[in-house]
This record gives sequence, structure tokens and C-alpha cells, in this order.
Amino acid sequence: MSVNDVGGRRRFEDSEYTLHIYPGSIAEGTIYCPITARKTSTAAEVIDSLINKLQLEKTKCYVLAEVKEFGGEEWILNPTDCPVQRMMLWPRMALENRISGEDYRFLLREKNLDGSIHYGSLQSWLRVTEERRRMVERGFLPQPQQKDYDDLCSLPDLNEKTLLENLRNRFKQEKIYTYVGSILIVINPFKFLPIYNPKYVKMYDNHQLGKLEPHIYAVADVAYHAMLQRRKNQCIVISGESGSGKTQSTNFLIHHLTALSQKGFASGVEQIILGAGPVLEAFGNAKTAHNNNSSRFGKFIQVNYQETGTVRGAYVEKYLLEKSRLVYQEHNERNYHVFYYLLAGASEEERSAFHLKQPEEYHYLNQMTKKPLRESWDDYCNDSEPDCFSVEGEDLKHDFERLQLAMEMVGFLPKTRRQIFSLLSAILHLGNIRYKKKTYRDDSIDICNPEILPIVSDLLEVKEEMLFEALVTRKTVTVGEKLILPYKLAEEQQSRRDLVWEIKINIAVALMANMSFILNPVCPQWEELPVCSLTVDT
Ligand SMILES: Nc1ncnc2c1ncn2[C@@H]1O[C@H](COP(=O)(O)OP(=O)(O)OP(=O)(O)O)[C@@H](O)[C@H]1O
Repeated sequence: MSVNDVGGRRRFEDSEYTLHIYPGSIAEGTIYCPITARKTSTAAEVIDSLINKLQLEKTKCYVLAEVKEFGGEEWILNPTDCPVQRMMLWPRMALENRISGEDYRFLLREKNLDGSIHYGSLQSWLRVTEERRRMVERGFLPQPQQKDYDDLCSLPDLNEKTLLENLRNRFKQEKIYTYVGSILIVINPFKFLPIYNPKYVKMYDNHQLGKLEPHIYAVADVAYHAMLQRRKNQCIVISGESGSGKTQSTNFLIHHLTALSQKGFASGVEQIILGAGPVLEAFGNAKTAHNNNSSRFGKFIQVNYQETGTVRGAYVEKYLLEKSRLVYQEHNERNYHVFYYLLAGASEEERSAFHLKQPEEYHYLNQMTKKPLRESWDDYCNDSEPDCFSVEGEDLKHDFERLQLAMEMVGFLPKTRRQIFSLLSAILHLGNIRYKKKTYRDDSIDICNPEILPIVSDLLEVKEEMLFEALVTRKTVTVGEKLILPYKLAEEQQSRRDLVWEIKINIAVALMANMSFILNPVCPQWEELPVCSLTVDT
């Protein structure tokens, strides 16, 4: 790096730096090409200068990749990223040894037509990495400054301090995966790392665990090949606290498991499992204090394979749905996303058919946010004060459209979709029912605002009298006898809570039934074929 200006802050911003870009096989004969750039120069501008300087084909699409360890992961820069700023984050040693140092550098890469990155021969890339590793081991190349262990079992001195230090060291180098024997520890980077592209799928295909840098693909790969070789079902359990990245890791696993089975309708299964994401997410995720998109349920995904390793179908099940969230949420938390999507995205016709109101008018949504009522949903968009109805960066109208599309993809007919939205609206209206004592002497309950009953009966498509009975009385069975007992005022919450939970469970069952059907198309020949399955449990 050379700085050609040493003035005040303004002038420092304008300073010029020299970037050394390695074009590799794109410009044979050029080891690196020096490009002058400023702190604010974008990757797109640097690439333009490179194209002119190296006289590259202008019709092709190029990207810059940042490498922090030769032969290691490549971080592809977006066209708007500023390479100089990235370079300024490199350690001083790396900047001082620009020419002889080989660890930190920018590479020029070509983009394929499908948007993937052209890496040239993977084998030669792997060979270089391996050779380098061997040379480091023999002492021909210096050891990395801070030695880290990719398997905690190999730590020479294993205690809490060394364990955490090792994980921290690795994380600083954006190595988010570390083994403990056959267990994989993942530290959520909260940013996208380009280590999930096809190059990595290929690289981890059929490799013994621990041979390469730890990766979630390695775990998927070991499970897949163990299933095929030993002909035994395999199970991967993902656990962690809320927001630690379980859902994201599940998606990476499913991606790799289906990529390994390229034949058959593998990609279709992946598309459905992952495509069903928006549906599961809308009905099963909510904003919590720790995670704006927290899954409030456990997920069991079973991918079934034929003996040949081809995906045969899949099975997804939700369990332990957090039912209490429907009727009560903690401070700074929300009810399930789907309610907010519906209220923001429904058309005028749907608003009137489902008797929709503003979110603040529903007890099940406004318990933690007591703010003055707004005139219309659009008012929320102009409100800069944060509240629980809007989350930064969220576009609820768009999310509702996306949900409708995803439901269509998972096989819901328009009529079923309407029924589900009608049930959701019924849940919200049920929450607004208020109770009182029937009479001064009679402790059983009555409804204060009976005008809600016709709305809910219309939405649930049940008779008003039946609904009233269900809300104020309960059935119990004693020895050989069925009793209908009135709810007492102290039990008023329970009276509608049971009904609300029942509705939500029925919606969840309908969702799962639909998904199971679409993920397991009936194919007569397959019925006779042996199957093995791989399950992912979060
Ligand atoms: N490997 C990863 N790379 C980049 N971002 C990640 C990774 N893992 C998780 N994240 C990000 O972290 C956030 C939380 O992750 P995720 O929703 O998967 O957590 P979770 O453990 O499923 O949470 P919850 O239990 O609350 O549902 C997401 O915004 C996700 O994009």
C-alpha cells in the first residue's frame, strides 16, 4: 500500500493507495496488476481500470475476491464494496509485505453466465493448498502467526480459557466452524460469508471428516455417505440458543444433502423444503427480544433416499409450537408474523371479507404497545418512533405477497388460503371478547361485547349459539357421564384460549398435511424400493 498524501482528514480521505490485483489465469503472464484507488473507489471502478490496463474482454463479467489466507476462502466483493477500505482492515504485516507476502491479496475472478464464479480447475486449486500445507509442516514456510486448532480435541492444553481463545482466534479470521471430534461448533457471523458456493459443495464431497477446514457441508457429507455405505438411517441434531443460527444451518444442510443427490427430483425437494420456508416462517416465527425472526417451534425434517442415493421424498414436522404467544407476548416481542402480514397486505375486498381492523385494535397484538390509534396502516410507514408493529427493514405488504406465493407453491388452493386467513382473523377477534359475571350472585361468565359474536361466527362458519356455548361453558367427562359446566369469571382467559389454540393447531396440521403430500409424490415403483433416511432435528 502506498499513501501519496499525508494531509488533514479531508486530504486523508482523498489519499491514493495502490492495490495489487492478481488476475491468475484471466491474464496469463501477469502476476499482479497495480491499480491506483481511493478509499471511496468501488470494486466496480477498480475492475473497470483493470479491464483497461490488462485489455480484458469487455463482454465478460468480473468480480474481485479478497483472500485472507492463500488457498483459503474467498470473499467476493459486491460492486459497491470499497477494496481499499477492506485492505485497510488487513494486519500491518500483510500490508508491509505486499509483494513477498502471499496470504492477503485481491484476486480477479470471472463470473459464469449463471452468476456462479469461475474457479478454473478445482483440482489444481486443491493441489496448491495441499502443497502449501505440507511446506508449512516441513518448516519451508512460516507457521501462521497465531496457531489455531480446527478441532478442540487437539488443543494441547484444554481448559475453558484456551478453548474460548481458540474459538475467538478462529472467528476473527472468519472461520466460524470448529470441530470437537465429530461435533461441529458454529459461531454465528451475522453476515454472509461466501463459503457455501458450488466450489465448496464439490470440495467437501466424499471427504473424511477433519481432512479439510471444518464446515457444515462436511457434516452433511459424512452423514450422507455413512447412510449409503452402512445402509443405516442417520440423524443430525442442531441445537443452540435463540438467534444462534439453527435455521440458517438447517438450510445449508438441506442444500448440501440435496446437492449430493443431483439425480431424480432432488432439487425439487430442496426447493419445496426451503420454499416452504416462508410459510413455516409466517405461521411459526415471531419477533422476540433476541431475534426478529425467531422460530417458535421445533422442526423435524426427514429426507428419504433410495439405495442409489437419489432423494425419494421428504417429511417435515413442526412440534412444540409456542401456543402461549398467540394470546400473550412479552415486552418488545410480537405475535406470529402472519397476523401482521395479513393486516398490512390484505386487499380492500379481503379486509371487508375478513372484518380486518388496525393492528392496535386487537388485544392479542397490542398488549405490549399501548399507543394512540392510527387512521390507516400507511401511517405506520411515516412513523419514525419504533414500536412492536413495525420492525426496521421489514416490508409487511411484500411479505404477505411472498407468503401467498409460497402457499400456492406448497399446494394450497385459493379457497383453502382464504379459509386459513379467515381463521386467523377469527383468532384476533376472539381476543377482543371481554367477559363479565352473569349476575351479582351467579359467578358464571357472560360476554360484555356480544357484537363480536356474529363476526367470529361468520369467520369460523359456525352457528352463533354454538360459538357462545363454546366460549362460556366447557364439557367434562366424569365416570360414565358428560357434564356441561359454565366457566367462572376467574377462568375467562382459559375459555377462549382453548378455542384459539385449537384453531391454530388445526391450521398447523393443515399446513403440515399439505407439505407432506407435496414432498412425497406417490410413485408406484418406489413403493417396493428400499429406503434410508436422514433426519435433521432442530
Ligand atoms: N452461517 C451464517 N452465516 C450468516 N448469517 C447467519 C448464519 N447463521 C445465522 N445467521 C444469521 O443470524 C440470524 C439468526 O439466525 P437463525 O434465525 O438461523 O437463528 P435460530 O437459531 O434459528 O433462532 P431461533 O431459535 O430464534 O429461531 C439470521 O439473521 C441469520 O441470517
